[in-house]
Parts: sequence; C-alpha cells; structure tokens
Amino acid sequence: MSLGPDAVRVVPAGSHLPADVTDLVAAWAPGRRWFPGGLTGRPTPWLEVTVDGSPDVVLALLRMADTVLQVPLVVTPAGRDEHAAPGYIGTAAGVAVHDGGVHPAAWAALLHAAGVAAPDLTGGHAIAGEQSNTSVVLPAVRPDGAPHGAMLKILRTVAGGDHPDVTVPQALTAAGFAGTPRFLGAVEAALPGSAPAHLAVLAALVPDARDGFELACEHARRGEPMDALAAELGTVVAHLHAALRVALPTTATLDPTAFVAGLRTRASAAVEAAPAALEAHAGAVARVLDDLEARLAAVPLQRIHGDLHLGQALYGADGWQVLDFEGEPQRPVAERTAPDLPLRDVAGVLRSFGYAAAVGGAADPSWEARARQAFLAAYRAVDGDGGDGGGGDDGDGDAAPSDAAPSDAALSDAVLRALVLDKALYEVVYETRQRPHWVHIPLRAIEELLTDRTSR
Ligand SMILES: Nc1ncnc2c1ncn2[C@@H]1O[C@H](COP(=O)(O)OP(=O)(O)O)[C@@H](O)[C@H]1O
Ligand SMILES: O=P(O)(O)O[C@H]1O[C@H](CO)[C@@H](O[C@H]2O[C@H](CO)[C@@H](O)[C@H](O)[C@H]2O)[C@H](O)[C@H]1O
Repeated sequence: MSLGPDAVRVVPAGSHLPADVTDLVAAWAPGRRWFPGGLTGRPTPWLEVTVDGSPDVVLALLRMADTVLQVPLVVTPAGRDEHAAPGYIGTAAGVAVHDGGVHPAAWAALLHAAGVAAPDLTGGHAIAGEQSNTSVVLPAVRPDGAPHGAMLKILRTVAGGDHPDVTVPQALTAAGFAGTPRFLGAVEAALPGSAPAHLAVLAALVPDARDGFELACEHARRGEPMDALAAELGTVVAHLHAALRVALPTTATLDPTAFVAGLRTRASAAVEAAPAALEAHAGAVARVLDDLEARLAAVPLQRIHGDLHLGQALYGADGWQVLDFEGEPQRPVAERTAPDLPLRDVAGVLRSFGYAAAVGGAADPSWEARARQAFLAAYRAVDGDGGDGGGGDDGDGDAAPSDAAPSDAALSDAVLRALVLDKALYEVVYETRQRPHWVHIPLRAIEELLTDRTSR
C-alpha cells in the first residue's frame, strides 16, 4: 500500500533545512522519550525525506553512532503565530520548527505516503507516555478493514531493510490472524547504500482498549486476581506463535552452544552497562548459563514477538490483541528478527506480571505467581511444548502444571529460567537508562531467581 519512490523523496541533509534549524533540532532531540537510551551527545543531520504535496514537512534523518533517528518536522515561515501550533520547538533562520510527531501536517504527509489520500484528521492525537516510537490515534481515518479508525506509528529508529513492526503484522494479517491489529500500510524510503527503510506503519485502531500493563497494575492495586485475563492472554500468545510458524516459516534449529553463547554475551553486556546493579550477580548468572548449556538440545526455532510484555497487549471488546513487533529496541535488527525460542516471549510476559505486582503494589504475595501460572497453563494447553520442550515451572522456581515428559519439563524449566533471567538483565539495563527509579523491580527478580537457583 505504500506509494512508490516518486512520492517519497530522499535528499542529503541541508537540502531543505538550514544548518541553524538542524542545530536546533539536534539540541532538542536528546530530551525526547523516543530518543534511544544509552546514546549521549548530539545527533548529526544525514538525510531529509519529503513527501509530494506536503511542502512544509521534512522527515529529518539524524545519525548517532550506528543509529539513524527519524525526526518528522513541520517547518513554516516565522511570525505566523507559531506558538499556537502543536509541538513548537523553536525558530531559526526565519522559520518556525514544529515536532511533526504531534502535528497534523506531518501525519497527513505520512498517511499520504502510506496510501491514504486526503485523510480526515478529526480527533487525531499522539499518544503521550512511555513509548519508543510515536503513535498517533486517527479515529476518522478509516480505510477498508479499519472500522474504528487507524493508528499511525512513526518509527523513530530507522534502518535499511525490512522493519519487523511492518513485516510481521503484514504477514500475520495476510495469514488471517485476528490477535493483532489489522495491517493497513507502511511508508518506505530509499536510503543511499542500503535497502529501503520503513519510516511508519499504519494499523487498524483497536477501540476502547485497555493497555495490558495498566489493567494488570489495576488488578494488583485492587487485590483482584488477574488469573482469568492472564489465561486468555496465554491462549492468544500460543495462537500467535502458531500463526507466526505459518506466516513466516523457518527451518532454523537451535544451536545449543551458540544460543548459550548469545545469552552469555548479553549477560556480560548487561553487567558492563549497569555494573553497580549487576556485578555482584555475574558469577551466579554464569552458573545458570553453564547449567543450561549442559542440558540444552537442538530444537526447532521460529519467528517470535521478541519484546513481549503486558504493555504490548491491549484488552478490548474482542479480547487480547498483541502489538509492537519491533523487538527489543536496544538490539540490532538482525538479532531481533532471527528465529528464536517462543519461550522468550513467554518469559517476557512472566516478567511483566512481576512489574505489575510491584508497580500496582499487590498486597497479596501470591498475586504474581498465580497470574504467571494461569498464563503459562493456558499457553501450554494450546501449544503443547511450543517446540521448545514445554512444561515445567514458571521461570521463578515455583512449580506449574506440566504436559511434557519429565525430561522435557526439566529442560523447559532450565530454558525458561534462563530466559526470564536474560529478560530481567535486559530490564535492569533498560531501567538504569530510562527509569532508574524502577531498577529495583527487575533487580529483585534477579535476586529471587538466583537465590532460588543456588539454594536447590
Ligand atoms: N492498533 C492500535 N489500536 C489502539 N491502540 C494502539 C494500537 N497500537 C498501539 N496502540 C497504543 O499505543 C501504544 C504504543 O504502541 P506500541 O506499538 O507499543 O509503540 P512503542 O513501540 O512506541 O512502544 C500501545 O501501548 C497502545 O496503548
Ligand atoms: O514497549 P517498548 O518496545 O518501548 O519496550 C521497552 O519499554 C518497556 C517499558 O515501556 C519495557 O518493559 C518493561 O516495563 C514494563 C512496564 O512498563 C513491563 O511490563 C515489562 O515487563 C518490562 O520489560 C521493555 O522491556 C522495553 O524493551
């Protein structure tokens, strides 16, 4: 559905934006929520993307180390009440510069490039909050298959080649999977020296949906069990994994040595990135991984979500919908899209119940374990062993129902425990960079997991 290269034009930095404007933007960008954690300093201008028919809009591509950031801008002559327009960044070189993420002119340009001509932007608004990208709710944009409106996601980190947040929903929609918002289109730009890059993706809006993490926190706060909803989510995640096996088939098989080596590399990188929090645990983490390597067998791999947690699931009138197939934003794209163990997604959701218990302040210490068990039991009920040795415990040491043979269950316990640990290590780094006041949440999980492990 994306328009051809005729509509989207890519030119070198400086072609449209004077240096004073890019300086202004480069100084402003690092303070934004979507600015990748761990990057310091100012980005440098690289390319400018324009869309035919939208002369005021420039999608600036800025470089920072190996990362390319997309910053949509709306640029108009200064002195026309610029403060009244949304997202005013500042004035330089005689032009007023606005943040295109919150500006209808930039939305219209991206929609046009995604194949939606003359969109009705009534009620459009960007979602505020903890997002890595910028998502815009467009209730009056209703292409076929989107009876309640559309969601435009402006991808902030851009790279040549397929973006999983485009290709995965596109393949799932084509395969008829109903557990993710319907894919409607995408925006692509030809970058020099690489394959075309995706800049934005358009999907059907899920109406009146609750964010899964908020819903879980609310349950935890009120002391209401999350078990039934957790079980429904377990079923949807199992169906998602089944749909991914069909929509994006792969013949890849797990190489135990390489897999554990990958976990070791990630663990070392995490310790290096957050030494104050993690150095004390490095030895125990290494022992968990040694133990895993000794037991791991070659099993089939498949495409997975890659960064699944409760905030990636919406609960609406039609039940759970899974979103955001970008993978962990801090991993290279090639790694994020590589076939993997579906238990990695399971581990992500299990960790998320821990976050919800902590953030919601669950008074009942069993709230989290019950939700985890309900999720896992429902997942297994659909998926059997999910191609990864299935049953066993829920990754925190307390037993959960198993439908696998004992040897498979023991292997699955070890895999799930290692993946929960891997996720929690990632989270410590993520929180250290983005939300230091929450670093205690994954850290506590690591401590519990390692204590449980070493006390056996
Ligand atoms: N199709 C959709 N319908 C309704 N809300 C959505 C839809 N897609 C995303 N959202 C909302 O936008 C938020 C951010 O979307 P997400 O894809 O997770 O972006 P990010 O990668 O920036 O975290 C989600 O948590 C959800 O609340
Ligand atoms: O949603 P994103 O793709 O931006 O994912 C990143 O941010 C998430 C936070 O918004 C982060 O998730 C962590 O915090 C959640 C609560 O806010 C919790 O439910 C998750 O379990 C926890 O991992 C995610 O790790 C990060 O990649």
